[in-house]
Amino acid sequence: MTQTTSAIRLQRATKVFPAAGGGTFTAMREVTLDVAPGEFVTVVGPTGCGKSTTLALISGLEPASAGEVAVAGTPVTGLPGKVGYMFQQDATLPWRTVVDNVALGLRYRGVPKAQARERAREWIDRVGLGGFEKYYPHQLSGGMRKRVAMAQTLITEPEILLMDEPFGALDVQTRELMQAELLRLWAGTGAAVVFVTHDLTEAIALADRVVVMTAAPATVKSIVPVTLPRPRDVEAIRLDPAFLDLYREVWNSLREEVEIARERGARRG
Ligand SMILES: Nc1ncnc2c1ncn2[C@@H]1O[C@H](COP(=O)(O)OP(=O)(O)OP(=O)(O)O)[C@@H](O)[C@H]1O
Repeated sequence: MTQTTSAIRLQRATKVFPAAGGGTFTAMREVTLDVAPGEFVTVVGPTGCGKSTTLALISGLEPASAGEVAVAGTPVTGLPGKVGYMFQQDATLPWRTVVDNVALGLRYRGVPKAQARERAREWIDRVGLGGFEKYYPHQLSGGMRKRVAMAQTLITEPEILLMDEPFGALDVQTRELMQAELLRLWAGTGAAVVFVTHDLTEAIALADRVVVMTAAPATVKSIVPVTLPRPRDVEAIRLDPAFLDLYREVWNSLREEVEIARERGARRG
């Protein structure tokens, strides 16, 4: 039987950090997860459980202490070239215009300036920022800066997108708008996405599967498939009874872990 190669494969991946007061701290324990090419996976879990660490292992920013991590069938040993990132904080350079910020990823890959700018202009149009090419990041709203960040990330045509609460700092309306924009832009790319969020509504609205992590050390507690049809209207979908059932299912799985994490916090605090 032939098997399609996973875009991302974690096999019993474990991460142990040196602890601040001496000894060690296990942030991830035997996490096993396969993400198919073109699949959108969201990850939820209690605060501090190891979600960002999972992304750090996939991106090659941190090596696994045990287990295996592979991207497109190749073990991750450093920063793989096929990966795009988006974080809560923008990666825009304040002294560069929108067009030059969007062109950055291509420039880093050696694309000549004129060509990189031309492609950047196309992406600026695609994310709805046509006319703002010469603006600087501080002249834009938070939502517009997110559009710049999306163009900046997608222009390199990553096969894998790692997103760590990218819309976490936005107000609710802008966040919903950006979710819709992300789905629209991603739909044409075939990229596999791992998207970390604390917002269960966001997790379900975006995903093909929601991965629920345990309280630290992170391990996969449950995986909830989201069979809602695409394309999705992220605003309307949350009123769908099937959405509410999924919300209940994810929350029932997560609740126990949140309580464990809260109790630990209270004991420390
Ligand atoms: N470089 C590091 N050295 C030591 N400990 C670390 C390091 N990076 C992360 N940790 C620890 O690993 C644990 C998991 O951190 P991580 O950032 O992955 O959690 P998270 O689930 O993404 O948190 P949040 O939901 O709050 O964003 C934390 O207790 C953190 O202190």
